[in-house]
Amino acid sequence: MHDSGRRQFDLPSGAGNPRGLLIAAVIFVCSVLLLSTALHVRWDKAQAMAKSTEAMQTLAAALNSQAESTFRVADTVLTALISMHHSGGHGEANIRELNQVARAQISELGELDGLYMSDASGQYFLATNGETQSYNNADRVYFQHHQQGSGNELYIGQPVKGKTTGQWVITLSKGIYDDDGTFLGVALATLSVERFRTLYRSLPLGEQGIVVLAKRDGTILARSESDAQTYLTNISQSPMLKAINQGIDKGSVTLTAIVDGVRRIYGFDASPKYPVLVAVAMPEEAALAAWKQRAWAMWGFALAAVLGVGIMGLLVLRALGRQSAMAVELHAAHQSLATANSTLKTLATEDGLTGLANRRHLDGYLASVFQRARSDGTPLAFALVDVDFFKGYNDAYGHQRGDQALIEVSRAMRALMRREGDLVARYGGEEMAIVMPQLEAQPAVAMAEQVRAAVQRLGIEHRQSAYDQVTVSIGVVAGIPGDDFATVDEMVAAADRALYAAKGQGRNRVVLAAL
Ligand SMILES: Nc1nc2c(ncn2[C@@H]2O[C@H](COP(=O)(O)OP(=O)(O)OP(=O)(O)O)[C@@H](O)[C@H]2O)c(=O)[nH]1
Repeated sequence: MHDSGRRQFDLPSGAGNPRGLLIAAVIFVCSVLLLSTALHVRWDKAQAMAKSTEAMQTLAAALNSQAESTFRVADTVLTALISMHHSGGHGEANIRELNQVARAQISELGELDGLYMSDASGQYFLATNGETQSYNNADRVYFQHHQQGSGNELYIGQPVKGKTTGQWVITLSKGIYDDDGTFLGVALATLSVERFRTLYRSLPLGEQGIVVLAKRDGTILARSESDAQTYLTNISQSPMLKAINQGIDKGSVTLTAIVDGVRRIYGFDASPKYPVLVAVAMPEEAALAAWKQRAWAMWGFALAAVLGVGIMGLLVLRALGRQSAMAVELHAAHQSLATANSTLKTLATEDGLTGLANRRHLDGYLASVFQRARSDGTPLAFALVDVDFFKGYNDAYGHQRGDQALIEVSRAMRALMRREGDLVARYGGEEMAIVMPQLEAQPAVAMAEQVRAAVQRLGIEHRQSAYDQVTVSIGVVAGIPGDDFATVDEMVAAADRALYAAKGQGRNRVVLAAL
């Protein structure tokens, strides 16, 4: 009972402070949760960025290939027209045929907006849109480019507002030269900027997405978001153009635009055949929108888990606290029970007035020493001590003084008991008993005599006594249990008879029982 109580009480502070361990474990689990979430969210962001970057690059490559094939068509048609002009000459019939072929090409090839040919003065002699006589393109940059001698190369010029259509067009031109290289004019194909814009705007890049078709020198040819100003803008200073001009034909870069302050992921791809490139960009925010949602969900989950672990930790802490309080209470209860037990034990074995062993204890003790002495064959002595004329004492001095006298007599008796095993008990009323194991008659009588003398020495006044003071009469019995007396009762009766004899002989004396 005592042990288990002790174990329970030790539990909260035992095993290296479980509260501290629990708090450390909760902090550890929460930290791991938060850290792993942070790492996962970071990794997920990097993945999202990588995916978008790859998508931008792929899209740029596809759009570049689309632009390149359009330019190739124009290149081929212009080469064919120049060849026809070269072989058929500038006669009226050939010019008419050239016009017919050109118109047929335009209606067949959706990519081209118009086809034109002008002579060395810039005067049109072929135009699929409008009247040839009305226009002259000698003022155009591309005209002057070919006039200065450009060989067979296709020249991609700056977008211009078409003289025949009034629409913004990309000009693709080739110079017309005779066999000795004399400049004869220019063959021109125009591409509708709007056609590119429509395609670029159809791509799912969001409101702030950008697609740009530009020349390597930074001239913008077409742009998803465009106004007239766009075509006068030059992007040669952009990091992309710089990279391309350093020989990096494709790649990606994340930039914050100076114009609108939007951070975008750019993918770019430069054509190996023509001096053009396509750049595609989407705002970083759009690229990371899905990731952001996932990140919120992940953080939400992590925080909920942290909260859950925290609450569980608190509950366990409270339970531990309760257990600890219960253990303390249990311990206190156990202590008071132990105290009560020992008090009870004392009460059960002690006489309340004199503090001597009580009758109950005497009976048990006597039975056990009697038994042991009988089996060991050792002697046992027993004495009955009775206060003389005690009734008279009570009558003369009152019951309380009588009690006091009993207490003093008891104290004097107990003071004489120095042998281990000797027991002084209150036999009943004013009668006491002494158990003296392993003592023979003579020393037992001597001990009884010491008791009698000690009581007398107390000198307690007793006017009703023949001795004028409190005295005791003692009946002593001693012998081998089993041999000299068969039972405890026999032994006690012998002592009682001796006491009776002592009384009869005048009191204040010791009488040894005859066996
Ligand atoms: N004050 C007090 N008196 C007690 C106690 N126990 C017994 N007595 C009294 O002790 C007295 C015993 O009286 P008796 O048995 O007549 O014997 P006695 O007067 O001592 O006479 P003898 O034994 O013949 O000398 C009674 O008056 C009891 O009331 C006690 O605990 N306190």
